[in-house]
Amino acid sequence: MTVAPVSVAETVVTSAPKITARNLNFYYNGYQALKNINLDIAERKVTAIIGPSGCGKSTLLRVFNRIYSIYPKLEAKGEVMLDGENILDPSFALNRLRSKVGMVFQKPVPFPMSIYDNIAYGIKHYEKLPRAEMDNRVEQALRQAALWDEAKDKLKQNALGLSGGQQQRLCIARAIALKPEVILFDEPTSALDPIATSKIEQLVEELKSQFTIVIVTHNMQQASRVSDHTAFMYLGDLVEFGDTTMIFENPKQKMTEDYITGRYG
Ligand SMILES: Nc1ncnc2c1ncn2[C@@H]1O[C@H](COP(=O)(O)OP(=O)(O)OP(=O)(O)O)[C@@H](O)[C@H]1O
Repeated sequence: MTVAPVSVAETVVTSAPKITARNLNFYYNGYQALKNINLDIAERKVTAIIGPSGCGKSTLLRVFNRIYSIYPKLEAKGEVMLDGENILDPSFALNRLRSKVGMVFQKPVPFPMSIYDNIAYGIKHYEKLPRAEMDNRVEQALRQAALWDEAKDKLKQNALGLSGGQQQRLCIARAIALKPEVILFDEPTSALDPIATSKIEQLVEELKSQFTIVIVTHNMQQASRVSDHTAFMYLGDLVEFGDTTMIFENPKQKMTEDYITGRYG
């Protein structure tokens, strides 16, 4: 099936975008997983990426912090501008990119160390802070991730003792502690129960006042609840992109409508 790619003119971002993908193509050892993607990610908004399994959602998300770059046969072509700089350019140092663009994965993966050290570890990689300041940063990050009240009396305990939902909030705290500008969430609630999921969704809502957020999700209700803009992908193409309300209530493409109404995918 051929899909007419979405034109940039159709996109909805009116203020200066935080991230701009232009003519972005991605290849896994020659297999093209992203096809000429043009997309603007608005600053301090939540953008959801939806679409059936294998359509390229995670690949797109991962390009935004160049996770692929450790594998020699993976290649991105085109441009991904972050505040006007092309992050695909090898001269954009990975360390710098990762400090600006944090990532939260599907499965919470705390380091096998204390709750406190899980957060301090990342900070130490970038900054040398006196103890009191470090304590402060750890507390701030845990508060922002809505975990402080549950964790404050057991900061020295192993993070693996936390529940799944708490572990995911710890991973969010770990990302926040580095003071990124963008946070990427790759199906952050797919391993969580409904209560833990709703806490993460509430958190995403709160975090967007400070961070630009991109979230990949299979959960249509979640996309419609948490995002301002939604991108629908199919087989590596960006089929439709727009305000979340428009995508869910009045999509322009039949394929988008079929997907969100559960007719396929
Ligand atoms: N490491 C890899 N090597 C080769 N092909 C890959 C690799 N990772 C993904 N792909 C292929 O690239 C395409 C896009 O995969 P991707 O994981 O981005 O899709 P997705 O929409 O996130 O899927 P899902 O919803 O199932 O997680 C798929 O055809 C997949 O098989």
